[in-house]
Amino acid sequence: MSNTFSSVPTIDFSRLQNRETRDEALSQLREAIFVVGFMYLTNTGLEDLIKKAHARLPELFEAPENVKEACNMINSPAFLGYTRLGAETTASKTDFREQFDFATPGMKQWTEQDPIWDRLEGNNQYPDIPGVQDLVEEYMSSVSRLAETFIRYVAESLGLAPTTFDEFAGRMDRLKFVKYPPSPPNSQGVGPHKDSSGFFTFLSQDNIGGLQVLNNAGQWIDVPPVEGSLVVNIQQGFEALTGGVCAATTHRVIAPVAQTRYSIPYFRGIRKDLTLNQLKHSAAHITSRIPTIDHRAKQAVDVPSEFLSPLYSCFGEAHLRNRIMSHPDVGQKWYPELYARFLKQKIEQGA
Ligand SMILES: O=C(O)CCC(=O)C(=O)O
Ligand SMILES: [Fe+2]
Repeated sequence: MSNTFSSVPTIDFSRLQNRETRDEALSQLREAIFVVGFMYLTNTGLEDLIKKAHARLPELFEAPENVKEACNMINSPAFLGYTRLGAETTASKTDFREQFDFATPGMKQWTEQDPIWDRLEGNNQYPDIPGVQDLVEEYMSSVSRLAETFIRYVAESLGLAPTTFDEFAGRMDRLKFVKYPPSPPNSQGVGPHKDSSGFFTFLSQDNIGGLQVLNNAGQWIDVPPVEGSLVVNIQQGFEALTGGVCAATTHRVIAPVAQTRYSIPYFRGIRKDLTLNQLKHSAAHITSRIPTIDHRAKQAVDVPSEFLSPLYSCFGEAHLRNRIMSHPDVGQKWYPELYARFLKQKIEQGA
């Protein structure tokens, strides 16, 4: 494979912001996007916030069962809240992790007149622990500002106007607090997957390790912890928007054996009302502007992706399917008909 990789590159955010170093940093960013789809982002200015958030996680997960269960995701048609160990499925296997899902606060109340996938834009369920809501809100607004700026740099690095992707921004981003407890050797912390809900993921991991990404040659490459950094990766929404020129990279977490690992992924959301036609149209438009010197720019618009499948009327529906299949108990409770339909499709596809 000509364009494979054996490590994850580092992009220094402060160099993107500095006139003197910006051009070089933009070309490194372009390379990271085209070749790997994953990078460390350093010097973001969020280091103290990341540290503060990680310091709260052990206490949050050690809260009494009844405090965690009071905000169980099963209560939420928006798939927000607490997921206990063993209740999540990836690549048809059970994940060995426990987590809280949060989202941008202040979404409007869903009504029967709204599209069903808008129901994903619901309210947070905060555990009754002092300071958690403030922490989530502070973290989300800070990373959201970073994400907005970063995506403009991404556009520039691809030779596009900085605001090219602004119009595709969704109303809601998602944030998770995740705990991987010590597990038997080679357990699946989270199975192989591509991130689904939007543009890019901004992940802060602690110092334990276990995250791996898959290269084009089928090898799993470690993403070892780098203190204070965010691991940034392309999601399937951005892959679809760019016609596969910027591909989402498959990744997984091998569960720790002796220690507990914590991580905080933040998922930058994309508009849920984007239809397949709009996506294909924008992809064609965007790819036609990315300079063709790179072989990736020649890649077809028909990248294999569930987000470009005619089975779903828009991005929101594909996203809802993804949530239902990842959290089948929640999916079955709130969307019984869709759950049955998606399950049937899955069986028919042999997936
Ligand atoms: O915990 C991690 O390091 C990665 C988690 C992840 O890939 C996900 O939740 O999508
Ligand atoms: Fe992921």
